[in-house]
Parts: sequence; structure tokens; C-alpha cells
Amino acid sequence: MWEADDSRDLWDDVPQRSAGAAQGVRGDRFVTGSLTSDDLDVERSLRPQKLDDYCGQDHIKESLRILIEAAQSRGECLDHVIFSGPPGLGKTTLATVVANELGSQIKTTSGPAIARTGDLAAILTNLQPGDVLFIDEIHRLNHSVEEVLYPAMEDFALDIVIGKGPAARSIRLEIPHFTLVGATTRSGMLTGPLRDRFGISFRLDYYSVRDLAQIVVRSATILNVAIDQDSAEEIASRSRGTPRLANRLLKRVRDYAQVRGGGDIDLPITREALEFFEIDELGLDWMDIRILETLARTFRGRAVGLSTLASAVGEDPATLEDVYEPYLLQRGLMVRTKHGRMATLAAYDHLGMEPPTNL
Ligand SMILES: Nc1ncnc2c1ncn2[C@@H]1O[C@H](COP(=O)(O)OP(=O)(O)OP(=O)(O)O)[C@@H](O)[C@H]1O
Ligand SMILES: [Mg+2]
Repeated sequence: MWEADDSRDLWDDVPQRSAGAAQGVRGDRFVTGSLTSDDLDVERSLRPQKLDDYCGQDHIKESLRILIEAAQSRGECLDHVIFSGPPGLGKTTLATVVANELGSQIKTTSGPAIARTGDLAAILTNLQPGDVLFIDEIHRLNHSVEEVLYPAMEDFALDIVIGKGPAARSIRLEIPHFTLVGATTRSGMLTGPLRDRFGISFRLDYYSVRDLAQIVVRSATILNVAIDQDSAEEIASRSRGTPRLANRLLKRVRDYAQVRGGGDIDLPITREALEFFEIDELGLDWMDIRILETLARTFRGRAVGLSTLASAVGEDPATLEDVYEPYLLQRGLMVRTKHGRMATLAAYDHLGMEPPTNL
């Protein structure tokens, strides 16, 4: 089993200044890593096609280069690959890049789209030798479909049951050799047998500010907008380590620069735009700030339960837990103890508030 992990300390170069929610428009949440309708128009054009265009995740890139070249020189298919990691980090992009580097066709589907075993059988029998089959959200495959996938991955065979009851018999069909590329945001939900059948496994990690700045510069070139390095780094440092978010903020800053500035993106207009859209120096939006302020002001130094906090900020508890908390926890701005949630010293510092004496 090939395991690789490209973790680095992402936040070293993020400025730690205090924020305070600026007044601007409120509505859509910019800072989610998940795909929104806003991303669809340009996501395709901004997606790198080859390993050389793919910024960051250097260890994964170099490993893939070696594995692809080795498989090609043996005249074999690349072993099955799984990419895991949070939304917007480039899993789908890597699947396409792998197929392009192999010079193979890619067939794309997703776990929830393959409802019945017959659907998967149809996909598998239609593959050409050497194809890449990309299954997104592979943790959402249902159990019976997964059972069909096992022999396909292991022996390139499809076991089909003909007839019913005592007369039923199973025949084995050969299918072309192919490479399965799976992607998942929830690697913990993969079943053991499925996970074991991937020869290569990569976990994508959040990007450094430097790598994100490179992505912003590349995207600006494709979008045909002028940007300087300082502005690219400013956008990068507020993008929560996520390329999708960096591209989204770049588009908003471009719009703002077009209407309020001369069209080119420089540092003052970047800061003004991000302040207008209420994205602070750490990439926190007004809701994140509201959560921290509630913890710091209303519950000052006291641990608070999820549902109490949710009603205090006017958000649904599940959304609070799944959408807002992970980043605040990851950045060390809040902690979850067995008694409840609390703002940390870093949060008080970020809000420019004196911490309570018991912290
Ligand atoms: N390493 C990278 N270099 C340049 N751009 C990137 C990189 N990774 C991702 N992107 C950009 O970010 C966007 C989102 O990436 P992608 O769709 O591959 O993420 P994902 O991990 O599949 O997300 P999800 O979990 O939501 O499916 C892409 O359109 C691409 O433009
Ligand atoms: Mg994807």
C-alpha cells in the first residue's frame, strides 16, 4: 500500500492581526470550501490539466510522476488510486491530471449516481483498455455495488449471477484492465475492503499561502486580469488553505476592482474589496466572527453547549458543527471540551479583546 501525506505547516506566514467584522453586504457565504453555483462557470477553465500546472502538494505530484512513469514503462495500467481530503483541495483536478498524464480517457461518475449493481456493470463493460474510471464521493457507494467493484478492481472480472433460486449460477466475465481513481472527503467512511483494494492512497492537505498565491497568479492570467504578487498573497492568506476559495475570492476582487478601481488588482483595492465582502485577515467571515464574539462576550470564559451557542448566533446546530466549527477549531480559535465550546486566547487576540482571567 502506497501512503503519502503532504502535510506542511500552512499558517506560518498568515498575519495575526485583529479583525473586527467590517460592514458590507451579507448573504452568500464566500468562505465555504464546497462547490457553489458561483464556481461552476470558471471552475473548468481554471482546472490544471497536467502535473506541471498543478501547484503545491509537491510530494503527491512527484510520487505520481514516478508511479505513472513506472507503470508506463512496464506497459501496465497504473494501480488504483484514492485521493482523500476536504472539499476544494483538488481531488477531481488530480483525477483528470492522472488521466491526461497517462494519455488515457477518463470516465467520470460518483458514488450516489451508481444506484444499482447493473449500473456499475454497464460502466465496467463499456471501458476501453487503459481507461481511467473516476468515482467521486466513493464513500457513498452502496454495499451491493461495492461488492461488484471488488473483483473488478482485483481481477478485472465481473461476476454475474444468472437465473434465480437453486438454479442460479454465477459466471465470470473478463473486463478490460483499467485504473480506478476514487475521491472522498470522508475517508473515515470508506469500508476496509474497499480501502485495501487501492494500491495508492494520497491525502491532500491544506495549501500553504505561497502555493495558493501561485494558484491565484495562474488563475488571474487565465481570467485575463492583471494582479501583483502582494495582492495574490493577500488573497491567498485569506483563502483558508483552499484553492477553490482562492479562485472565488480572486473573482470577487476582480469584480470589485473593475467597478470601484481601474480594473487592475493592486494591494489597496484587494484589501478594500475583501473588507467590503467581510473576509478578514484569517479568512473569517461575519458569521465566524459572530460565533467567536458570542463565545468571547456573551459566554465570556464559560464553556457552552452546541445548541445554546447555535441559538445565540441564530444558526442551526448541525450547520454550526459541520460548516463553521471545523475551520475555527483547526485555526485554534475555539476548543471543544467535554463541558462545551470555548473561545481560545488566540480568538480574544484576534478580536482585540482582553481575555478573562480564568483562560
Ligand atoms: N493544485 C492546484 N493548482 C491549481 N488549481 C487548483 C489546484 N487544486 C485545485 N485547484 C482549483 O480549485 C478548484 C477546485 O478543485 P477540485 O474541484 O479538484 O476540488 P475537489 O477536491 O475535487 O473538491 P470537492 O471535494 O468539492 O469535489 C479547481 O477548479 C481548480 O481550479
Ligand atoms: Mg471534486
